[in-house]
Amino acid sequence: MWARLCQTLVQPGRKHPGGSDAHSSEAKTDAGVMSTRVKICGLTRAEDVHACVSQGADALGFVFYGPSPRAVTPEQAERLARDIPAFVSVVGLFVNPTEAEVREVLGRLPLDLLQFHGDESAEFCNQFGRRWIKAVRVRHAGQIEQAFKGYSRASGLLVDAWDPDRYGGTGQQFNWDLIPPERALPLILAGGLSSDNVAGAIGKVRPWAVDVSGGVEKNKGIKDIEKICDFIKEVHRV
Ligand SMILES: O=C(O)c1ccccc1N[C@@H]1O[C@H](COP(=O)(O)O)[C@@H](O)[C@H]1O
Repeated sequence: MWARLCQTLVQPGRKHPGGSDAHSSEAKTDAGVMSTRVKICGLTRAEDVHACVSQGADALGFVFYGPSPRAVTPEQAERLARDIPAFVSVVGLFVNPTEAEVREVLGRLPLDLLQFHGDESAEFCNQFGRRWIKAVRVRHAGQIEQAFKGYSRASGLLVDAWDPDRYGGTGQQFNWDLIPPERALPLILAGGLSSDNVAGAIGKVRPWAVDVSGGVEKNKGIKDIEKICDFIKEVHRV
């Protein structure tokens, strides 16, 4: 489906540098170039939500995972999400949740997308009647290709750094050479991004979207509005 959609967007015979024609963020239409989407994750304060929205973020993430320094309760997220206008996606991030935990959040706020960042099966992710993305913590070659097959019903595959002790939000980069140029799903690049390296990351990987958390913080769990603005501006500049 994704491949078919993108094939219709790519001008016939046109080769895009640095990645496959059909599945990179540089797929072109007669109307111009499709820009890389931006998700800012781990929001906990209304002022940060406003900054993201006013700078043109495409998606905002709330972390429903207790051990994270960015964790919010469903009640907090519901209050923060009230200020998010139409056409900005509200994403809920979970790590190995129970079905009841996901349903509790969904009962409280209208998430547009579920992000599963643990070891959830495709069957688990698929049961909520919502669109979802799956995170892969990349450790070795072949893992991403395998995930494209195993999670083929996802709306995107997020690739993040592997860490032995943490599921994500580590601020670490991984070896982008492990990302295949051919992609069966929209690829969301995460892991250690910041305004300093996101342009290079987009140039090399050509992702559909980028996702950042730690790179736009002043200290663990507390976002920095200036860094948020710089990050989004940099993505749009590229
Ligand atoms: O943000 C967290 O605390 C978190 C916790 C558990 C799993 C994922 C988490 N965040 C996601 O991790 C990636 C990379 O984050 P960073 O930019 O390297 O800090 C990103 O997708 C966050 O959404």
